[in-house]
Amino acid sequence: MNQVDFKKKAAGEKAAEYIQDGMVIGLGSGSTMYWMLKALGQKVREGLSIQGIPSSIKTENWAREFGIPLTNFEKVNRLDLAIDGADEVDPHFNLIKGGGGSLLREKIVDQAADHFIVVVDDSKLVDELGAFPLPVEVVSFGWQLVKYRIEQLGCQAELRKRNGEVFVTNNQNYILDCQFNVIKKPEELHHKLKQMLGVVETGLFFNMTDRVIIGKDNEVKIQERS
Ligand SMILES: O=C(CO)[C@H](O)[C@H](O)COP(=O)(O)O
Repeated sequence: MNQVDFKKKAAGEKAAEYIQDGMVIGLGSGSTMYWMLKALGQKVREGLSIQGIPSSIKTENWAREFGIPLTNFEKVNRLDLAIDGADEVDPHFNLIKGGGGSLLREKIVDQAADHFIVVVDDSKLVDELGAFPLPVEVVSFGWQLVKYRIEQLGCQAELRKRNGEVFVTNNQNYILDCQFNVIKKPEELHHKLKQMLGVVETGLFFNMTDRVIIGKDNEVKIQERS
């Protein structure tokens, strides 16, 4: 395991310690969450009784593999806690998410929770958001027009591809990765983007995070919302 994976594992495992008996948990996506899910699976085998709502098909598959009981929004309308990864975290706990393309389901799940914990390795901490290209989920019809309009806001937008094919989200939409370099006002940018017809959701998460668990070289650091 390389050093980054080691940090992700440490952060993910630490987050699992916050899960208590009887909770309904939002299960975020990404490689850091893999370790959280694995640790949670172990707790379930030891007798912990919880239910999870996955935020992506990949997470759902991992949760099933690890024996985590699942539920859905037909049965529950609030979650006790959501745990999720992030691509960037600023000092105000604003996030960029969506590197794995699951930002819409992640936001639905994370926002439904009373408490939200973010798990990252320390490379994700930034002074200002924007070096990581902001993922924006858009409907497939007319994506070129939406790309043009987003670029008028001062970024370079690129249609996400995987192995040469257009990347399609779990919701059958496309992703535009928008290179802003620096995002001075995340909330304002989010609202501008959301006003554009064709934009489904942005990867800007703000006013949501309660706690950030950071995997570092030889320790795990926990930051709480002040
Ligand atoms: O937002 C996400 C997926 O849409 C992930 O949480 C984010 O990309 C972090 O992933 P990783 O833990 O693999 O670094």
